[in-house]
This record gives sequence, C-alpha cells and structure tokens, in this order.
Amino acid sequence: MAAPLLRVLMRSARGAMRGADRAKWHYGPGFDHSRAAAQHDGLAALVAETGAEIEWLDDGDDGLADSVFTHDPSLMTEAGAVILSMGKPLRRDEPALHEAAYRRLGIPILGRVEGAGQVEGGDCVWVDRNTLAVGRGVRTNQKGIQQLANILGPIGVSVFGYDLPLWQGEEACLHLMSVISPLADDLALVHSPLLPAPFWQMLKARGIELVEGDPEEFAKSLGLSLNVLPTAPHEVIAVAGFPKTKAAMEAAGCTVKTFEADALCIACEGGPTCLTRPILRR
Ligand SMILES: NC(=O)NCCC[C@H](N)C(=O)O
Repeated sequence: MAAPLLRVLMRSARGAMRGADRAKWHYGPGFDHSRAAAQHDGLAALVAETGAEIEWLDDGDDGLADSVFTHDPSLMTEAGAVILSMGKPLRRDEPALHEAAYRRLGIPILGRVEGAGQVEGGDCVWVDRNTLAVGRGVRTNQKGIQQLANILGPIGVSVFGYDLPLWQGEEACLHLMSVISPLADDLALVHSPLLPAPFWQMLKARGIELVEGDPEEFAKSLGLSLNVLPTAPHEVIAVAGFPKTKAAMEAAGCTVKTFEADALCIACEGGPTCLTRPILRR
C-alpha cells in the first residue's frame, strides 16, 4: 500500500459537496462547501506534484457528497477492480460511479460485493501482495468479507477479517484504515488502542514496525491525524495541524507534506487516504 503511487481516482468536492446538509451526512460544524473544495484542490496539487496521474470522476452535481471519498466504493487488485457495496446507506450509489470509470479507463472488473454483503474500501488493508486484512464493523459485514474472499482466493489472495469496536457509534465513520496507515512495506502509523488485537499481533509477527500516532491529536482530530497517504515508501501526505504525529513519522524516516483540511477532512470524517483510490502502484 506504500509503493510509489502512479495512478489514482479522485472526485472534486466542488459539485459533489455543493449544498450538502450537515446533519444528513453526519458532517461537523466545520464543514464549509467552498473551503472544502479549495482544500481538496490543495490535496490534488500535492498528489500531482508526486508525478501520480489523477483520473477524475465526473464533477457532477448529483448530491453524492461522500463520493469525494473515493477510497471506499472499490478496491484494486493486480487482476482488476472489485466493485464494493457500501455500509452507509447514503453512499449506495457510489460503486456505480467507480464501475463506469473503470469501464471508461479499460480496467477489468474482477468481481462485485453484492446482495446482503457490505465492504467499504476503508476497511481493507493490504498487509502484503497476497494478504488482505478487512475490518468487520458498522460498514463491513461478514457476508461481504466472505464474498471478497471468494473473489480474491482464485488470484492467490488470503482475506482475514478482524472485528472493529463501535467507538463513536454507528453513524460515525470508523474503518480499519482509521487506525492504521501503512508508511512503507515494513512500517505503519497506528493508533494501537483501537487496533483489533489479533491484527496487531499479525503485524508484529511479520516484523512490521509500528509508529504510534499522538493519542491527543488522534482524539482532537476525530482520528484524522492518523489518516495519511503514502505516495512512495516513507513519503506521505497528511492533514496539517498535528505536529506530534508528524514528528513521530519523521523520526521513523518519513518525509511528510501537509495541507489544510479542517473544512474537508476533520468536518467530514475522511483524510487524504479516504480521498484517493489508488489504481496503480509500482
Ligand atoms: N476510508 C475512509 O475512512 N473514508 C472516510 C469516509 C467519510 C464519509 N463521510 C463516510 O462517512 O463514509
């Protein structure tokens, strides 16, 4: 998940988030449409600076405010995309946007999570190229994890499900990726108090070094201090304003670029990882 990022799917906040009702979407008081759109531009500029090619979903005024969080409606594998099925009912129409984009881009569709199955991309963490950890919680259920295992088994990928806590309730967003961000093959930023213990044990057994994010910054940011996007091993993009977590990553050998994101990420419960769906890493 931290190999050099070559191609990524994103959606501007300009059309999608226009007129979004805070209460309906569970956004905080800091949400502001025009500032969120400008802050999204700031993230896109940092991503483009790395040389990664951004594939844009159409900037439609379709009222799908959360569709800017492109990490969640699909998952990419070496054999093609998996179209997922959202646990948050308001996000139900987003996987079709991703499927249309992959068809336009000529990327094969490997399979779909469907029916009673639910999996969101934010719950999926590649531990290595043959091992996928999936958080089971309010967004992802066992039926979805089983479907994913059936789709990925034939391409040699083992899928392991781990229970997540409820934390701030079923309306809030806690994904497995809310409590871990890979920084390199053998390095990850974590908030260990909310990590499923057997997942933590698996990471330790594989010799993955865990950098602890600052717990106060995690609480203050509603977890967004931890949501950092690796654009290459040891090179990451993070939300501005969390110096202790940034310093912990730097002490582990990372270069950290930041962007202002109070109106976009803190208010809407999704960070730079959630705002990007990597399509190709080298
Ligand atoms: N992967 C992620 O953690 N995505 C964040 C999604 C935030 C969005 N407001 C949601 O509730 O789904």
